[in-house]
Amino acid sequence: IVGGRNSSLGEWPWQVSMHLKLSSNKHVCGGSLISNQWIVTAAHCVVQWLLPRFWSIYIGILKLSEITPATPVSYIDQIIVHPDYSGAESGSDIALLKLKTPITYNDYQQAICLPPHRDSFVLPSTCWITGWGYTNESGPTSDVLQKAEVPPKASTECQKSYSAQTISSKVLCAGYKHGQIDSCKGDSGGPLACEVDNTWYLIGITSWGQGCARPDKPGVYTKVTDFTDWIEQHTQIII
Ligand SMILES: COC(=O)Nc1ccc2c(c1)CCCCCCC[C@H](NC(=O)/C=C/c1cc(Cl)ccc1-n1cnnn1)c1nc-2c(Cl)[nH]1
Repeated sequence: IVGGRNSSLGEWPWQVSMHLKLSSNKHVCGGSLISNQWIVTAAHCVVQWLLPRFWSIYIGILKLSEITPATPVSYIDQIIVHPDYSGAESGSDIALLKLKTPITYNDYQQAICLPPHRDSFVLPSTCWITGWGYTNESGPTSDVLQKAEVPPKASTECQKSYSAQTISSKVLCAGYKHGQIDSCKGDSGGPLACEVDNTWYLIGITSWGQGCARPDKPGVYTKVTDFTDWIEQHTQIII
């Protein structure tokens, strides 16, 4: 996250850190807990490593440095990549991870709500992005989970900012005209979360952007409301 601030413990209890055994167990992507045994992340995070046993999932942590061999880890039973996924910039950048054993909710690990189905949800004026990704375009990652407030924009706004590309209608953009605050490398798969009537909803999944925090180059997020049917179909989560 560029232009963010340190989060406090338990502030974003749905945020997960996905670690890959192959690359010396380092943080690879974010994800969001949507039930006691399902995580939603970006398809681009998992497509190169589709074997569940490659992954270690950490939930309820604030600092990456607090992860030791003694830290509780969750393992994956199943990885489901959206069938329409063919590259982050083409949309449908969403995947589901089923945990081997359901986690126990506590002050540090809770699920975020899925938004009601597509048309009925009115976009709030401001939402939050979180992650351990780069704090500048050139790095490094952050040890402490970062948070930043960004205004979401409809996909039509996205298309204006990315006129050289065809932007999927199933994405949202979020960011400021002047840039300065944005997601960056290492944040993908994580949440764009919005609070409506004292309830937090997962509105977006961090996907891609042109550079980080550049003026008029907002972050592009998978629009979760367009995938709630698909999520329900695979997870038995009732929205
Ligand atoms: C200490 O551990 C680490 O440093 N880990 C570690 C740290 C970082 C990375 C890895 C490991 C590799 C993940 C590979 C799969 C994922 C590959 C793509 C992924 N993209 C993003 O996370 C976000 C992109 C992004 C998203 C929005 Cl909304 C806006 C602008 C964005 N950016 C544009 N340019 N930069 N960001 C990425 N993530 C990383 C890179 Cl390198 N690229």
